[in-house]
Amino acid sequence: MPKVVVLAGDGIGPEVTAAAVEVLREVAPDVTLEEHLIGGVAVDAHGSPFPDVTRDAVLGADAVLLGTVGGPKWDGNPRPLRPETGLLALRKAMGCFANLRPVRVLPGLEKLSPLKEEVARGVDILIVRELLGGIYFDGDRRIEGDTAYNTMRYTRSEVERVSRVAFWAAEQRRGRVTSVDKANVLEVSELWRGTVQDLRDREYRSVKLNHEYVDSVAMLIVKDPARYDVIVTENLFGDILSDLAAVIPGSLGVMPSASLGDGPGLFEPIHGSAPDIAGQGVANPAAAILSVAMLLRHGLKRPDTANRVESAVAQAMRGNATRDLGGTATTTQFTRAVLEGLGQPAVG
Ligand SMILES: NC(=O)C1=CN([C@@H]2O[C@H](COP(=O)(O)OP(=O)(O)OC[C@H]3O[C@@H](n4cnc5c(N)ncnc54)[C@H](O)[C@@H]3O)[C@@H](O)[C@H]2O)C=CC1
Ligand SMILES: CC(C)CC(=O)C(=O)O
Ligand SMILES: [Mg+2]
Repeated sequence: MPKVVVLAGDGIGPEVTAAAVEVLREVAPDVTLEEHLIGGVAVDAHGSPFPDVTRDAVLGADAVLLGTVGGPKWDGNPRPLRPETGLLALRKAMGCFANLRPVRVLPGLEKLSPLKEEVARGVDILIVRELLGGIYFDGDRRIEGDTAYNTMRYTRSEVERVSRVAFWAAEQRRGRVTSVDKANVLEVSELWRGTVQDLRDREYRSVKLNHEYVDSVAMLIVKDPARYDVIVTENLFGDILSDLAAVIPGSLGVMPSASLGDGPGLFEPIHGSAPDIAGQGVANPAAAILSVAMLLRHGLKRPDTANRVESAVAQAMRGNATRDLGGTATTTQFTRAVLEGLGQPAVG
């Protein structure tokens, strides 16, 4: 029986994860679920945002479902005791270097986008964000008096391994990869660009590759999102661009992700713990439920079940928009609609 470790975390994490777990139990009743602490709640209980007991559990799991971490209660903590530090440590411990963040506008849901319907219609982008390198990890990082340092650093092999995932994904999709960097200014981007191009020329000649600067992509991805198929980029740029891309479907609350590496995968919504709405029962659980779909597809290799969940979410979104999407459905009402949809034939 596959084992999934569930880490609900902080803020709206427990609310959206409870919804996601209900759906997972419904579609995969054979899966064993094991809950553990991460983030602020783990600091409070164990004095660490990523306790050893959680580390041992995730390393022995077939997949990990994560909620969100962080919140004002822990914002003043020293860096090792911050919830976000626990999340970075989790990703590192699991070796999940490729973070897949799909951005999709399903038929009939264009009206949920703040963009013009014709701009949002049919958008289907996969952002592949490098997750274990760059300025978030390693290197020189410190505050020294009035000066602070962080270091952006990448090796050729780190760039190659995430680029492989992007090229592989493009081969299953529309065959195009846009590599996003700042090669006009940064040495790291110069190495990034050269490495992605070399790999494409050596091993992925059927894939069409282009390179764009991150500042320009920040504009084009909202002006003309249909121009993108797969985007591959480094950690910080991918973090920012994917939140920006959430505007296209209409909310962070519909953006799932899968983080893949050599071991078990980690599946989590891209949004944070949303302290402004935590505890109100209004968080949109779609991103967490769609992360379950990604867990079923990539983690447990059950693509048909993943499709079922995605169809049920799409159907629920058509009539039960939550507050972030201009509707009035609560977390529970939306989740009920998804569960009801699971009993019905799959649609679009
Ligand atoms: N993966 C994670 O666990 C992440 C954690 N964080 C942490 O979360 C905390 C809050 O960060 P913010 O910058 O405010 O970003 P956030 O993503 O938590 O919230 C940004 C805005 O989006 C809304 N939002 C987010 N998810 C939603 C959902 N499912 N349904 C409805 N509305 C939703 C929030 O209400 C807020 O207005 C911080 O402590 C931050 O460090 C931030 C990003 C990722
Ligand atoms: C460490 C996290 C808070 C970074 C983040 O915003 C994300 O992974 O989306
Ligand atoms: Mg982020």
